[in-house]
Amino acid sequence: MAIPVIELRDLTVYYGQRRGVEDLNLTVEPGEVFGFLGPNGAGKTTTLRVLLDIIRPTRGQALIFGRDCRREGPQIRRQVGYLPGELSLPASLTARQYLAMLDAARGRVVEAAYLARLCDQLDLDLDRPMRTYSRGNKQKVGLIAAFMFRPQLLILDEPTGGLDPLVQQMVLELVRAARAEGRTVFFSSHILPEVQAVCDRVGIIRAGRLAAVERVDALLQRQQVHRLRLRFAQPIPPAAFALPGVTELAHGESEVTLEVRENLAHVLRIAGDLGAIELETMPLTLEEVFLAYYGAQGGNHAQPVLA
Ligand SMILES: Nc1ncnc2c1ncn2[C@@H]1O[C@H](COP(=O)(O)OP(=O)(O)OP(=O)(O)O)[C@@H](O)[C@H]1O
Repeated sequence: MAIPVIELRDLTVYYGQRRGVEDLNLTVEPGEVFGFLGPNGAGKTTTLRVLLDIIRPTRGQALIFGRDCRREGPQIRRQVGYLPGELSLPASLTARQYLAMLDAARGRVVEAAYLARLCDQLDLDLDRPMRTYSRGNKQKVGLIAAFMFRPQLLILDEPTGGLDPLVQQMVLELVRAARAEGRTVFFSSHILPEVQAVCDRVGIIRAGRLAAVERVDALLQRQQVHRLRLRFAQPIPPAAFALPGVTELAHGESEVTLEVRENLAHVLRIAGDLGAIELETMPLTLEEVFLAYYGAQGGNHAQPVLA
């Protein structure tokens, strides 16, 4: 088996008494796009910083390409494109000067044509001092700095934060393109739809612990809630679908929208008996599927995972 691109082994970080992350175990395989999801304060940035050897584990270990991040930080960082959550850019330089400086530090490996394409895709003018940039433009510089070396691994901390929806889509395109070239992408986000759009797998972190790791397609298939809209040729009785596990979301004279957690066969039988003339199933988003599944597990998962 190929060496995992990322491996976390019982990774634990404490900031003094404060919990950063606890006992994270996770493997990311080559070529995967892995979404690291969780609400604010869950521990995403902490994990990413350990991977980049910006902070050190209290206990446990993080490995990239099979190498310990703590022992081989500088060598590993040369093969990783990193977009930090909080960028600090030299205000007096233009983006072009800044990117050239980063390139020089790595021995001038950036292809001019690729760099030009990235700037074009993200619609960024490189020739202004960065102090004049909006937050979104600064984020674009960070993204270009992460992608321009075409690294084998991209670690992106909330890459679409601060960007308008059109540019957010561009970023997701960049992630897809990286995957198409066989690169691995590990990105943190608290936005489920964007994870749903580009990720192969998703890890959910909550209060410093990994609550779940799932394939996105499997999670969507393991849908336990169905949303149905039924239309009838004639008016239907008000409580026709009053069954355990069935919630009426809307009830018109001859139309009803239901959320069905149990008794699906029973619902369909009633619909048949009442002479349904149309059945529409309405897809749930990953967020709804996720919350329906983990919300029903009780204990640790009883609360919605994403605030
Ligand atoms: N430098 C620090 N000193 C003390 N506590 C910290 C520090 N950095 C993070 N923490 C704490 O560690 C926990 C995890 O924070 P972290 O920033 O990793 O979460 P996050 O999931 O990235 O959240 P966000 O989406 O807000 O960036 C939080 O309780 C936070 O307060």
